[in-house]
Amino acid sequence: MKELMIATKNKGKVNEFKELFSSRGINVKSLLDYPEIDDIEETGSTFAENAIIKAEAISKLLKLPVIADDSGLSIDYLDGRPGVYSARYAGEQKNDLANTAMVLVELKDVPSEKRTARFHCALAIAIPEEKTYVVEGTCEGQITEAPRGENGFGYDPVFYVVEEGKTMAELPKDVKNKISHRAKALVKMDKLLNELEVSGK
Ligand SMILES: O=c1nc[nH]c2c1ncn2[C@H]1C[C@H](O)[C@@H](COP(=O)(O)OP(=O)(O)OP(=O)(O)O)O1
Ligand SMILES: [Mg+2]
Repeated sequence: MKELMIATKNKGKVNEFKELFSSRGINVKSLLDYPEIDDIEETGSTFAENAIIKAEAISKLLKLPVIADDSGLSIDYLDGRPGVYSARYAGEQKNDLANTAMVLVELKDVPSEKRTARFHCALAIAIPEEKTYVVEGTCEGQITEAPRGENGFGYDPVFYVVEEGKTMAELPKDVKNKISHRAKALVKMDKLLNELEVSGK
């Protein structure tokens, strides 16, 4: 079986990538398999910049082609926040519950038509001795007034997908994996991997 390294320690992302890549016959490794590697500092101002920083740092370290995911939630009423700070919104300890609670407080009493938001995902692939490529996907939704659902991770319980009539956390994982920002970016990455033929290395 082919194998791909994803430079992330986020269990929610790792689960989704395992699922998304298994249908493509690719086994996913992540930084959960390398506990000795420290978090790479996300110093970029865009999702794409941060994905490139993470992919290149880990690719250089492991001397392998590496994919990194930088993603987050952009809320129109908050001028795009939490954006690239999504993981650290309520503090450096990266607490999903605290982050979602903070967003709900900031949107308190804001009417539903002003609660529009989107998830972003930038996927970068760094290939040793070659250039780095980046693709992006988004998913539109609205912020709910309270969390609902147990699936997924991060901001999924407060992200309402209008077409599905459910929050992302109420959707079965196979549905999320068809419509999500990550799934959309991966379709583009897939095309790129086929063109580059790096997935078998
Ligand atoms: O599908 C998603 N459903 C809900 N929330 C999501 C999703 N995708 C990203 N998110 C949120 C989680 C975290 O608050 C931030 C990602 O931050 P981000 O820096 O990319 O990831 P991270 O620090 O958790 O792991 P790592 O950098 O090791 O990949 O956006
Ligand atoms: Mg991060």
